[in-house]
Amino acid sequence: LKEEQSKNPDESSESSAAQCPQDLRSVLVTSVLNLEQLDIDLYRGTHHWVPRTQRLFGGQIIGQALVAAAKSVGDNLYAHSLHCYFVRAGDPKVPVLYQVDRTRDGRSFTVRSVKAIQHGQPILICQASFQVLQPSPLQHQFPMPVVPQPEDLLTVEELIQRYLSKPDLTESAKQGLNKLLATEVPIEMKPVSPAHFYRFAPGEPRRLFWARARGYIGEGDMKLHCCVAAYVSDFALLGTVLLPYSKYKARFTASLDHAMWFHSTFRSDEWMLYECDSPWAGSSRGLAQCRLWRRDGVLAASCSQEGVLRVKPVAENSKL
Ligand SMILES: CCC(=O)SCCNC(=O)CCNC(=O)[C@H](O)C(C)(C)COP(=O)(O)OP(=O)(O)OC[C@H]1O[C@@H](n2cnc3c(N)ncnc32)[C@H](O)[C@@H]1OP(=O)(O)O
Repeated sequence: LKEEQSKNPDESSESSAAQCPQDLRSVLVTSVLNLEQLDIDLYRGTHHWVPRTQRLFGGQIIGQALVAAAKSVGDNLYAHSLHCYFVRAGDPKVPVLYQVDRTRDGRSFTVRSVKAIQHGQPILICQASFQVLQPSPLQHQFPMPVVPQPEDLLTVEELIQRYLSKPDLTESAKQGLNKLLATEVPIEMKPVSPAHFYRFAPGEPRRLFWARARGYIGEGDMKLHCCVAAYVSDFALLGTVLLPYSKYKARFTASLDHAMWFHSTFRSDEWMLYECDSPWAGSSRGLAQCRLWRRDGVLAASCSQEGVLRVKPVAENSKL
């Protein structure tokens, strides 16, 4: 894997990305992760998609924080891990400032601390670490789960369309689903087992889905792919904790912290398998973990997240 990582960004794919028409470029690259520099180590990020909770999407804040951190390290350094706490809800009405502290530049490892700030207060604190490429004879990984290929599965949007055609759906359920369809999330997702994914029946706290950034990114910039993967990794992770509890629905959920480790090169605009599970829940909290697999079976990244989850019983006649 390390040898593979040593393939540096390929100039020709960089230039083909630059020539790609704007409407085909991923909005994650052109907008969400395209921070404005205000001063040395100070950046401003804006929002693209805001969840129904009207608090900023955690993945966006992590992705932007990693972009800010990556801007202060050399091209020979690769992101290998990040550790974040979400300390306040993000306000979708104002931009987020990212202040980078150059904590240490070592010979092999370089650490950055990033504070995401709104209204003068931190909403996220993040440490990110980068490493120069160092080949090693120690190499192992778990095998990738065997699942259907993305071409054989339906997208979330196609599944919602199917569900909308069910005759016994309540008007409010229809409205909710149509709202979901109208939301422009910059990620494409294909659940491996849709019934499980949507909690139609209680099941083990484990779910798998294929995901990729919408639009073209290109293979050039590995740091950018890590930032996109950080964005995507927060999208369906915490919901895994709720899978065994179909009699309850979420009243308040929010991620508390998020840690991520990058193992290999990958393209976040190509299908990756997200394998999420939750080993524990208790005390109004739940732990969720996920592994991101490249299609060819290489383990690309792992992440862990703890969240607060407060639930209420589902109404007897609910169709969702
Ligand atoms: C996809 C997942 C995501 O992206 S989530 C987005 C990223 N994460 C975040 O935005 C989290 C940011 N952090 C925070 O908002 C805060 O640090 C949190 C986690 C809320 C902790 O702050 P803290 O002041 O301790 O809040 P809190 O837990 O006391 O209250 C939160 C809401 O829950 C309620 N609550 C509280 N205790 C109880 C209880 N025993 N039973 C029932 N409800 C309870 C509080 O009233 C509060 O609700 P509300 O916000 O007032 O509606």
